[in-house]
Amino acid sequence: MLTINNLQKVYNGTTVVNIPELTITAGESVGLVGNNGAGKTTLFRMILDLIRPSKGEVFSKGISVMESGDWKNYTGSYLDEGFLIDYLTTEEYFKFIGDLNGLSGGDVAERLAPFADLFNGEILGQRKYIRDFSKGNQKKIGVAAAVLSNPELLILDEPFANLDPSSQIRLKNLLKNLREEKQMTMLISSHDLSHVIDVCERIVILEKGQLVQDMATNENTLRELETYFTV
Ligand SMILES: Nc1ncnc2c1ncn2[C@@H]1O[C@H](COP(=O)(O)OP(=O)(O)OP(=O)(O)O)[C@@H](O)[C@H]1O
Repeated sequence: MLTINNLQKVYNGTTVVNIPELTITAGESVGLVGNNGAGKTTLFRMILDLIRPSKGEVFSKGISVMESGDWKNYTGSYLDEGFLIDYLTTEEYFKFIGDLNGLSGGDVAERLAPFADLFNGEILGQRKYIRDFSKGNQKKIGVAAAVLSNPELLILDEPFANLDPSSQIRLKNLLKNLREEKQMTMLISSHDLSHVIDVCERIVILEKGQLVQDMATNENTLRELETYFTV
């Protein structure tokens, strides 16, 4: 699904991402972990062609993301509030995304139904602009919008951040269901080791832009990661 080849990003003479090779196969769920400044968001931005690499390329289904926009038809993503449209209400925003994907109002409602618990009665029917929602609720709106098109590939940057504990658990279950029922390929960064291990079958550690570990999750992974991050 995704292949990264000799990917580098340099800012002001400092290499912030340097990944010789990374392959994510269809249906795989990959958690990206790493301390602040490790390069996670920069990597996501290059995968989504929001910034250009200093060197190397990202291929989605074998096609360079810089050279063709085909990947946009099957990729859902939410990195930050910049993905939202501030001056729309939630309903207007979901309708906008639905229209882009040829979905009827009924389709949109159906696809949002699994989000009811996560939304907790605070997202829909609020007669409020997206800009006026809390950070956590904005995140819920962004993640739901990313999933709305039923993408083959879902990319989320720190989806658990800013969410209360109940919402984190609900989101975790929702992502697990998407993985299991739709075999959605996922690339999720998180500082929450336990949640990301629960959702993802593979964990990649990024440190100072370098991919330092790549492991399949098992019952020992949380302990191994905690040991790794204990300095
Ligand atoms: N536009 C930019 N100009 C200069 N340096 C940048 C720019 N964007 C990112 N960086 C630097 O690149 C490095 C990686 O940042 P990035 O945001 O990708 O890390 P991250 O792993 O997502 O961190 P966090 O966990 O804190 O969100 C950091 O040192 C950051 O300061």
